[in-house]
Amino acid sequence: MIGVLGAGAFGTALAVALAQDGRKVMLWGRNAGVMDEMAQSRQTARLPGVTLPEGIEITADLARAATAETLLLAVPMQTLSSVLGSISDPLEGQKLVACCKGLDLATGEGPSHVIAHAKPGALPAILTGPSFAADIARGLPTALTLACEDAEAGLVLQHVLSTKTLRLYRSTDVTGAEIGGALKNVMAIACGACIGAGFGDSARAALMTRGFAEMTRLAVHLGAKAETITGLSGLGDLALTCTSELSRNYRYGQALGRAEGFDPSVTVEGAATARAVAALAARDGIPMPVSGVVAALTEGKVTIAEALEELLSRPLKEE
Ligand SMILES: NC(=O)C1=CN([C@@H]2O[C@H](COP(=O)(O)OP(=O)(O)OC[C@H]3O[C@@H](n4cnc5c(N)ncnc54)[C@H](OP(=O)(O)O)[C@@H]3O)[C@@H](O)[C@H]2O)C=CC1
Ligand SMILES: O=C(CO)COP(=O)(O)O
Repeated sequence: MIGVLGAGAFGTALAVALAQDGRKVMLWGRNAGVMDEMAQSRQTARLPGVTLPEGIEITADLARAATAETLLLAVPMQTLSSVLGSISDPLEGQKLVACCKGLDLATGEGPSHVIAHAKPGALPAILTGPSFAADIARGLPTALTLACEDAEAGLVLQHVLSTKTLRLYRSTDVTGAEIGGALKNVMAIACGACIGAGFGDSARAALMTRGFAEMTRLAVHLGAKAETITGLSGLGDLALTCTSELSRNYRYGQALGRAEGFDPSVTVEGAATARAVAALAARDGIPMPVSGVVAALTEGKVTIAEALEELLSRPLKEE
């Protein structure tokens, strides 16, 4: 049995893909009424047109869902710590696969460290890479990174979670995979803002490239391998999210660039993560100019014109 905690777009899409491939899945969401309705209708507004296979058991009972040997954690990053805290079981020896992208604003840590603090006896892993929930749920071909420091457990998870259309590559560089997935959302906000403000495709390409340099710099500083950032979890997801209006982070950036409002109920991981990255960068003295500008922009501290001026007026340097 695979437990999926978080019945939003991504958790539900993963549950659908796994159930369609014959796995038994238990999908947990926090709202009992919504989960009852989902169980009855086998539909969710977050994935229009997708029917939930019978192989998915839908529940609002967290303690029950948390008994699964493998647990996919598909709640927003800033809620991961509290969701894990509300499970009284220590989850000893269970595989906890974070499917969220970002850094915890309170601690600056990625999901694997949040898991390690909350459930020290569990085995943390991360599933990340270029994949819109709607694509996964529709069975379109998708490739992701499954990163786990324990190589043997990573191999098991790779097989448990791969399906005919969801192809997982494995890695032991958890930090690299986490930083790629977290920062690509920050860069997607920057790129959306750039296009929304009318700065053009050339400027977007520059932001993606310099953003990639920032992702690599921070990852290496935190002990990750630079090559990991060139993989699916880094470059792959950066390419997807910085160029597609299906991305919420990109659309949020577009709204900032156009000085328009944005629905606050939409999950936009890059905003809090930009602030966490800016704090980390200041603490450790790492130059992260694009992330810094995104943090300031999302907090309303600078206008889009000031953000551009800040990036363009930096001293000229070697690439
Ligand atoms: N959507 C996508 O294409 C992809 C998303 N991801 C990642 O997956 C993670 C989840 O995103 P996604 O599913 O898209 O987001 P959604 O906004 O679709 O869903 C978020 C889910 O989390 C639940 N939730 C929110 N706060 C809490 C809380 N405090 N405790 C328990 N549950 C909570 C929501 O419940 P409720 O409905 O009751 O508010 C909802 O079910 C993010 O980190 C995202 O980056 C990764 C790859 C692709
Ligand atoms: O992570 C994603 C695709 O890989 C989804 O991106 P958004 O959260 O910006 O929609």
